[in-house]
Amino acid sequence: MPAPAKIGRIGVLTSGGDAPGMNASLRAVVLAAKHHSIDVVAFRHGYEGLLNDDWQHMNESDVLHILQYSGTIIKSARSERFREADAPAAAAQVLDKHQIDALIVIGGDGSFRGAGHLGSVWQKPIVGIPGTIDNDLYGTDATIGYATAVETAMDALDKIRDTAEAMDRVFIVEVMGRHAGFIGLSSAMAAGAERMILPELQKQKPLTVEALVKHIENVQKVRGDSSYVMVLSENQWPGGAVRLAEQLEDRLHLPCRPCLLGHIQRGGRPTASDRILATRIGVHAVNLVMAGANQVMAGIIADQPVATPLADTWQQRKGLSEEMIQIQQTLFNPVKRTAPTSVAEPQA
Ligand SMILES: Nc1ncnc2c1ncn2[C@@H]1O[C@H](COP(=O)(O)OP(=O)(O)O)[C@@H](O)[C@H]1O
Ligand SMILES: O=P(O)(O)OC[C@H]1O[C@](O)(COP(=O)(O)O)[C@@H](O)[C@@H]1O
Repeated sequence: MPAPAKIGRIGVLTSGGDAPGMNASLRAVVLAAKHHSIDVVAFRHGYEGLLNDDWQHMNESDVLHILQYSGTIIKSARSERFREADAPAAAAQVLDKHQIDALIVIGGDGSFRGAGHLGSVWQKPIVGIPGTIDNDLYGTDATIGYATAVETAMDALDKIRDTAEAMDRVFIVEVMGRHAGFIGLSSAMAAGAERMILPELQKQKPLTVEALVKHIENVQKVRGDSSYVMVLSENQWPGGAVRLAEQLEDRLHLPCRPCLLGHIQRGGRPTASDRILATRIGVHAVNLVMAGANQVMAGIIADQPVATPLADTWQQRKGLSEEMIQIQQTLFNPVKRTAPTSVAEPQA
């Protein structure tokens, strides 16, 4: 690592889909920077703000009492313009105009690719903070926002279960995570769902309507009158949960209802674990900047702050827990449960 240059002013932005805890990480960045007498300038609406020179100074008073709110007070955006070849030079001009010595990017893998794009022209330190509900970033055990999204999905699944159980219905609950099944797997386990359709599993062995019908019928045989709740990750079924519910209802001749959780998973009060994670990673990011780190993401692995090259965060793959999949698919699958082994009577 090169000798750290003196950091007088840090730029910060939130980019891509907002995630619960982004405000908490922004607060941590501002408070940690101020602790070291570093100025902070925020660019609003992610990379769009860099291109539009849309900025604001950040003081302690701006981040007081924001950690309990989701969204992001400095706004986020997806910026198509920033992907263009001339965008980094335009952004670098704005950064230099504001005498920014280092940039902290709070976002997901796309935002980190954007940081690489910017780094081709602007060579000062850029440090990433993993903010996405999808948890699909290598280099941190959990991303900021993931725990809250799982909590929200679990809460919804519990509520759905009440009606499903009262009326012996089948429900298909669609959760977020376009390319990664972390939210699907965790919420399915937390809520005891009978089935889950996740991107990683669909790639291995895609489920068919026939297989699903058979499973539902078998579960009903084993359990008698009962509910059946399925967690479906978005983009994993043509026509989504609505179409799948129609297909199942046609075959089963019993009420099958879809429920799309959508963006409610990105809002609400961040859980304590997300607020703490965001706070620790925010402080760690400022420390990394001060140490001269460049093109790395601040993360936490096994409770220790770590730094991972930004390119690794999307090029390397963080897999789903095989142990959790096994538990869900075998032990807790109502029709695959092995008969209980008889326990020998204790000798008198
Ligand atoms: N390959 C890329 N090159 C340049 N900029 C990119 C690239 N991929 C993403 N970005 C920028 O990062 C923004 C956020 O990425 P996106 O994938 O939408 O969200 P996330 O960061 O949450 O994954 C994009 O809107 C775009 O401005
Ligand atoms: O809010 P949008 O733009 O419709 O995007 C929805 C997507 O954003 C997410 O909530 C978060 O994804 P990113 O972190 O990549 O932005 C995905 O789970 C979902 O597929």
